[in-house]
Amino acid sequence: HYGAFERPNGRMDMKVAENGVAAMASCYQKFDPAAYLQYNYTPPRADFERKDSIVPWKLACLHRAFTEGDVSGELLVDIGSGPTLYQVLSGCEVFNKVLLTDFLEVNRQELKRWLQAEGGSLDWTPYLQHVCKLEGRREKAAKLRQVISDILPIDVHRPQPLAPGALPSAGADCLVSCFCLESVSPDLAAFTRALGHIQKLLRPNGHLLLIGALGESYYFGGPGVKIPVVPLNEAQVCASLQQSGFTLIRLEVYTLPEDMRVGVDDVTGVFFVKARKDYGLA
Ligand SMILES: C[S@@+](CC[C@H](N)C(=O)[O-])C[C@H]1O[C@@H](n2cnc3c(N)ncnc32)[C@H](O)[C@@H]1O
Ligand SMILES: O=[N+]([O-])c1ccc2c(c1)CN[C@@H](CO)C2
Repeated sequence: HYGAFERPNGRMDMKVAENGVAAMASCYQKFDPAAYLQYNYTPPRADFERKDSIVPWKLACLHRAFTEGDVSGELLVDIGSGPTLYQVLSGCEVFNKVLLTDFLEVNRQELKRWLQAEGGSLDWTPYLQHVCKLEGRREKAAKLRQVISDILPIDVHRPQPLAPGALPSAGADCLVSCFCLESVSPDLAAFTRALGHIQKLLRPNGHLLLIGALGESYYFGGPGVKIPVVPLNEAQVCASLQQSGFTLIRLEVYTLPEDMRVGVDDVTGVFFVKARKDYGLA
């Protein structure tokens, strides 16, 4: 009747917890950035002509969150960027320094290739154009390349996910993280711990913009690369945020229409959270 690795005295058996995290890490050795982009960032899931496509919904949530006036500062950090850039397209106009991060070298390389204008596995032009239209701008690529100052290794299961000195002592002014924590954690407890680890990267009163999967138990990170996911519901997301020292500002949910279920995962919905690191009470 104890949790998976709880002991009578409540002390968590770190060994079992670490095994779960190690198992996830080995799954990711086979992650294929090009396939992942193909599965999730091309039509129908990324169809800018469709009102009910997932990617335009995510971009609209991020655009509103970054531009409604309460988010500001110097440094924006994207947690678990993967091979994608969409998550900082609005933020790059609000912050003058953006750090991208990922666990895998193959993803960091994919991002570097785009930054150095050496092409990449996906053409981000339609994304840049879509967000420019939302913002009434004509140009974004140059700005994006100018503000992205580094692409760093990260492990959200470590109490200190980034290398020492990666962030200023005050922390980041804003964090964004999309489809990372639930996709890299062996269970809900690990998901909540990881949320606590990234909370510490944020300055007091800094904002977190979190996008994630609801009701998802697996996804394909490449042909035959089936990666387990912690199936979350809205209540669990809210509880984990609260347990990790965040104050919820807004939660929005997108439910996938049938034709967005294309066989690359069993996700049923997507959540968008805007939250704030608890006001420093002491
Ligand atoms: C589902 S992908 C999300 C990518 C991207 N943020 C997006 O919105 O599509 C999950 C990402 O988490 C990264 N990852 C895996 N293990 C991790 C860990 N322990 N800490 C941080 N990121 C990790 C993977 O390399 C992968 O890029
Ligand atoms: O539709 N989308 O925009 C989209 C983008 C990325 C991901 C999903 C859906 C669902 N699976 C997660 C991995 O757990 C990754």
